[in-house]
Amino acid sequence: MSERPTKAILRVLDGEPVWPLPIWIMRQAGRYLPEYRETRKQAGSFLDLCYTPRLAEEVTLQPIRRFGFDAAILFSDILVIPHALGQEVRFVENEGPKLDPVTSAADLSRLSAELPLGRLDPVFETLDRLSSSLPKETTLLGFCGAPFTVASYMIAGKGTPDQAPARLTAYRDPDFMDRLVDILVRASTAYLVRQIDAGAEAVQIFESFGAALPPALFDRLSLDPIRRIVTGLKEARPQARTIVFVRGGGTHLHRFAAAGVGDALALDWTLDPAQVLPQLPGQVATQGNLDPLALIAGGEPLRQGVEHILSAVRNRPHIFNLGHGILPETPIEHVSELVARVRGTGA
Ligand SMILES: Cc1c2[nH]c(c1CCC(=O)O)Cc1[nH]c(c(CCC(=O)O)c1C)Cc1[nH]c(c(CCC(=O)O)c1C)Cc1[nH]c(c(C)c1CCC(=O)O)C2
Repeated sequence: MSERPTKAILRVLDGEPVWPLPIWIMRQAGRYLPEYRETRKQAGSFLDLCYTPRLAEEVTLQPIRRFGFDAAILFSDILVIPHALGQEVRFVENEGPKLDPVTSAADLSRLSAELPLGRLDPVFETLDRLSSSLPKETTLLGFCGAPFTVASYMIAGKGTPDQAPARLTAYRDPDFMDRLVDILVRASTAYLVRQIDAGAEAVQIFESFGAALPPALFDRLSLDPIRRIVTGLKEARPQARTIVFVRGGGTHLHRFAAAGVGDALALDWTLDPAQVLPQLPGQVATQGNLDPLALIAGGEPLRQGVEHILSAVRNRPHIFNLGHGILPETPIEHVSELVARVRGTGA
């Protein structure tokens, strides 16, 4: 029968306030760490790094060794899903991801209708290895991108300001858009189920770009697809916990909470937790939301930013994190200081 979890992050996801707050950082494995840059050189391409379990395990563990974060997040990328579906995906140094755009029904028919899970075996092996190599108090997180975020890369073939190509496609060819989102809902659900089976204890869904959608499209292309993934995952694996991050999605947060989509909702740095939290319905947990630039700046902005969050979330189930991913130029000493401040252990 289900017992109360002992890991701090899982307790928060079950709705329990935990103090000091547990902490992890989005994109915590990455280029701000010299040891990451070193391992990255051994791997060839970025996707090779994602698909080499020994190296992906190593870079996942690096920030845990250095900072003792309460969660480790699988090292991979949201774009392994289009890659596994058969789309060409490359990561170009300093330019970000490049994909062969999928814009027509004919392009779509060349992709697998179902996710060939076997192509992602290296990812599941990484999780399996991490389940035994992580410290016993560390929660193992899996993740995927939300359908609209992933679709915006699949359609444009790259990152785009305000996701204009995907939004235009949603107006001009709603059937195509619905089909693509549907493929991604089913693929993401199967992928997350398999991540849980391989050892992930909770998963985060990254909706980095859904907030670019106008209100008339948001429910159909962001809220509803994410709801379908969360529901499908919970049906298949009731023990799975979910964190939903909608960057820029402040105006939609209360609807995610009211619909029970996500055990925790992650706030970006533009939201004031002192205002937002008391208005959220239900006992949804929250996560966030220090400005990644305050972490780069350090000093007073870092101190004040942390203090404000700590005072706003007292007695609430909250996981400390940034309001978006950590940036490569972040000084490592600032990350150590952040952890010490959140844990109340000096600095
Ligand atoms: C939009 C998005 C992507 N990937 C991801 C998102 C959603 C989160 C967000 O909004 O930031 C998610 C992601 N990407 C990566 C992780 C690994 C786990 C972790 O958080 O540490 C996670 C969770 C590794 C990565 N994914 C990428 C890197 C850098 C690649 C390198 O080492 O050269 C890492 C560590 C590459 C990537 N991958 C992506 C972009 C735009 C880029 C290039 C930009 C950049 O270089 O930061 C797509």
